[in-house]
Amino acid sequence: MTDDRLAATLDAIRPADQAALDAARDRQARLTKPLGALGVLEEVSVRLSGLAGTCPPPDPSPAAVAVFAADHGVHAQGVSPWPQEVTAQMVANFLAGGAAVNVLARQTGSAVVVVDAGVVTPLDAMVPEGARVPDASTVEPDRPRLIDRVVRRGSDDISVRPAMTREQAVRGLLNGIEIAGQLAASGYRCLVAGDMGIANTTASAALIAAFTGTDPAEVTGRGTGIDDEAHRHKVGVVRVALARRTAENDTHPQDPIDILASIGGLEHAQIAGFVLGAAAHRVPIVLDGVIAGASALVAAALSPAVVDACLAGHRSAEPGHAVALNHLGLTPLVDLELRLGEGSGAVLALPLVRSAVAVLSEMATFDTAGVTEKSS
Ligand SMILES: O=C(O)c1ccc[n+]([C@@H]2O[C@H](COP(=O)([O-])O)[C@@H](O)[C@H]2O)c1
Ligand SMILES: Cc1cc2nc[nH]c2cc1C
Repeated sequence: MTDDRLAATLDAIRPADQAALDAARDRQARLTKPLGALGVLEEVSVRLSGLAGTCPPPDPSPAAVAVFAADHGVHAQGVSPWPQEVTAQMVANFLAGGAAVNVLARQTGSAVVVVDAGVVTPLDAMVPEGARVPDASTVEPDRPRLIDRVVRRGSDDISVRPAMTREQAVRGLLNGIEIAGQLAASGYRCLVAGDMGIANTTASAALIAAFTGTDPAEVTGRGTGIDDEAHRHKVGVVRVALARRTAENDTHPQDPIDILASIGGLEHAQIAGFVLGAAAHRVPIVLDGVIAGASALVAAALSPAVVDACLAGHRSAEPGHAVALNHLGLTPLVDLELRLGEGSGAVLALPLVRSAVAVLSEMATFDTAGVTEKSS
């Protein structure tokens, strides 16, 4: 079963435009610098040209950050040192403008939209007057907004049973697709995928292990900060979840939606849809940390060409993130040992993404500047 709207989105996703890629590479070679001297920025400008189908590509601004929030049944296994209600309390903090992502979004003139994808604690008493909006088409950089896209209030414990049904996973994907479409239609030229969900590094590790075939010990990290003993236990919980899925899903072992429904989370489903939606609308999407990385693996398994729309904002300290990025073939723009989530690392990278485009658009060529090219 694949929903028609999901099928239509997958159908709309096309790989990068080869002529625009060639034109951008050719122009990079003619700019007044040794080829490759601007390192990863050059590749970013080429990727964005391929996505836009023009060289140079448009300025990727303004940006909108969608922070997908949800809770996780696997929290009951003692995989996080933080109580579950922190997910809802941080949603309130995002809406009040006091979280790290708000500070960084203000610095870059980016809008923040918080998506309730399945937070367990009731949010109503915590939502400021006027912050709740029906959809993402009225989101503006002036103040953070909340949209309600609850598929269910919290996932089930992935070490015991599937996180959600396949139908719920599809609904999550569709929500993310719709939000990306609304932000693109509202004039946002760059999307950022962020997350909030106590215990979500456990489901992220499980997804990364499943999609990359890596052992749980290599992709499971300390999340918000657990000690050695709790970390050993967390690796064991991920192993149990993977073994349960393999035993239960043996008729469709490779189906990305089944894997997502079995060992993922509600925010992973919506972020994966958000990536698909951005790629279908050919709007660049900057991924944040390990949660967005795990979700992008789901999207890429559904449509490999989505990777051409993705940029890795940073590399998280969580070990599974590097494994996910390597599998996706993405180079992180910054590595500041961040492990916060919320979209913070991706928003930090936005000025670099704009710089990459500005360089390709505005730098002089050897011809126009009258600079002699290298002799051999
Ligand atoms: O972005 C990351 O790579 C990242 C790494 C570690 C923790 N986090 C954030 O911390 C929360 C999950 O951590 P934990 O330990 O409760 O699984 C969740 O809200 C994430 O946004 C995020
Ligand atoms: C305080 C806090 C803030 C966060 N932001 C994203 N994940 C988080 C987890 C915690 C615990």
